[in-house]
Amino acid sequence: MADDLLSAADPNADSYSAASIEVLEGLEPVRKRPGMYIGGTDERALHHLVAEILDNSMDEAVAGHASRIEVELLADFSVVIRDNGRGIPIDPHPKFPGKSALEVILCTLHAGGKFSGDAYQTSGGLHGVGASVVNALSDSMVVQVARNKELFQQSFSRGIPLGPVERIGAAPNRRGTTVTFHADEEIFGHHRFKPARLLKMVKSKAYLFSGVEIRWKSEIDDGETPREATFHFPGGLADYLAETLSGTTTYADRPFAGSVDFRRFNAPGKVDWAINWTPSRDGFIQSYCNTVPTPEGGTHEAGFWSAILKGIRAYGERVSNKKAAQITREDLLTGGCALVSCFIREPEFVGQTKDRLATTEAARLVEGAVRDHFDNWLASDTKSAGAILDFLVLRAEERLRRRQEKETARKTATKKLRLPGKLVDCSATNRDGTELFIVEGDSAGGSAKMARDRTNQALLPLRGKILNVLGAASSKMGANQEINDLCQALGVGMGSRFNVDDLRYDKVIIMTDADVDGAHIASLLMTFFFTQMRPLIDKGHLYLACPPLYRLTQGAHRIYVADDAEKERMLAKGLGGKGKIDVQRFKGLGEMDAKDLKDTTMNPKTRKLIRVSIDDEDGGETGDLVERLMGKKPELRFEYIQENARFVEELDV
Ligand SMILES: Nc1ncnc2c1ncn2[C@@H]1O[C@H](COP(=O)(O)OP(=O)(O)OP(=O)(O)O)[C@@H](O)[C@H]1O
Ligand SMILES: [Mg+2]
Ligand SMILES: [Mg+2]
Repeated sequence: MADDLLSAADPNADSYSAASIEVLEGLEPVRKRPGMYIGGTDERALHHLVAEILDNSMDEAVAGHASRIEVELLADFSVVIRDNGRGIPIDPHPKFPGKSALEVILCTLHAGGKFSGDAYQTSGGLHGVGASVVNALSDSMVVQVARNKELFQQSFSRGIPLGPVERIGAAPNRRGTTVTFHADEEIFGHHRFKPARLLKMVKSKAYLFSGVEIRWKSEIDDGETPREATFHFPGGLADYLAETLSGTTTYADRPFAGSVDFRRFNAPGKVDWAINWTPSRDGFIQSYCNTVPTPEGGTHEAGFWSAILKGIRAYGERVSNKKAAQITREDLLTGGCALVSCFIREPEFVGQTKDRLATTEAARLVEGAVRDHFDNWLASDTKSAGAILDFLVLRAEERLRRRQEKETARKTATKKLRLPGKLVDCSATNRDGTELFIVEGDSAGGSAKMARDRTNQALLPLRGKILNVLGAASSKMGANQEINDLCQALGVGMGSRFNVDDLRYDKVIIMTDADVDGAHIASLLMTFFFTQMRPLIDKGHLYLACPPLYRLTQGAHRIYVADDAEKERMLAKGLGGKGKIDVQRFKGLGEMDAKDLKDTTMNPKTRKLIRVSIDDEDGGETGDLVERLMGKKPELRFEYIQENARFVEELDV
């Protein structure tokens, strides 16, 4: 039996012995598995190198030892980070004879001064890994330390010292640490530091700790990022939020913002926060712990939302708004824009890139600190409080209604959706190849109904009433019949509840008259889709139909033209027939007979369609764009859309 087992075993088993078990020494593991330490080798990971070194300087500043940090991007993509803190210790390390503390810190994993909380109270650093990891992944790293009026330096390559730490001169007026490193291309390949991304990081650090001034310099010019800037924000997170939301309508004039020391809970640290609500975009929360961004949230976020939720419900009760009890955390996030930054002792993060805070204590501390202040704020600014409460109640009702609709839909045995009465649906059961034409007015719907291909083309006539609504806040939209019809016909929800997979049609085609009013309605609809159903545009489902403005007839010859210029050209050139050219201007789609409409605008073989797309080069700027599109003057909107040829891309389909 045992023999069988042995003979069945892999003949190569012998070579898998103790000799195959490697122990990676020093910083080798970092170079072998960078992902474990910095989350990968892509652009994000590359930029994380700067975060590690900058965090060390920030820790020094938050501990009260440094007031200024300089970050410089050099022409060869080296990064220099300098602070005026205490300077990394350079004296011989008691446990490693012959090595300075500096060398131990930079060449050993888990060497650091932040384990005990003696040298730092609330630091972002805690693993003793950051600086050594950056060193391991840099083909060149030079660290200068100014301490006791002397300047010291040590150089490294790929984590290996090129010599001992040396005194290189006097530094009578200086103190602090300067780290210059160049990321190793063997690890990061073609990825390069992006000035804009670094600037954003640097700036957010200055907002997070108002006790520091950060100077930025870049020898790389990307055409948009300033080459030099100095950041110091005494207003902290309130200013940060105001900048993020600049130009956006908000429910409170001043955000609910504050800063509370945890001393009153007998704990070290504090929390800073700022929050406001807006009808014009989806909400977000950016959280930080000890100035380290925590994009996946964690206990501090949970504590924060808990305080806000309990506060708003209690306020609702006080003003006898019974519906306030229905508000949930999910509702808070719709339109709620929040920044939360806590400083705590010995934080526990998930992973070395510290994406999520796990310290249980943080939830209790943050909730306790924010709650009282929120109650006071709501009581003192009743105008903002009322507006926010009304908004949140609407969101809660909307959510409940949707859930109920889903449940009733599930209950009906025939899985048929509730569709608006005026929808002229197509017969195809599969979404592929189907089209929904949104047409202006009922009369246009008449010819379109005859012109369509009933197997795959559906129609939804919308009345002019929609105009008034599209300028309104999204909370009002939910209550509007036309918008509800549109959502039901498409089979989707608005805003954060939009799911592109639910879409009932492949193409959504806006078909309005070829005049100014038509263009106006089209631009309003585009704005609506942009703000409420953005993925519908991103995934290429939204189109504009291009109905003609004129029909020219000369005997048996007949053509359609889109605009005046083309009409003049054709009149001069002639149609090839005899006699007078008859010109008919279509005042509206409703005037076209079904055949004309079919040939020019609806038949996939002969029509022209424009696909609506958004040029998202400037990612973060979309907020501005929404404001511009949502602004009060419709002419501006249409001009904007027309001028930005990039916004609509022509396509014959
Ligand atoms: N700019 C600096 N000024 C003073 N001391 C520093 C500076 N940078 C690093 N140090 C010292 O070096 C130690 C190691 O830094 P390193 O970034 O490797 O780990 P850490 O910050 O302790 O933890 P983490 O791995 O979470 O970043 C720090 O704990 C600190 O004592
Ligand atoms: Mg660190
Ligand atoms: Mg280290």
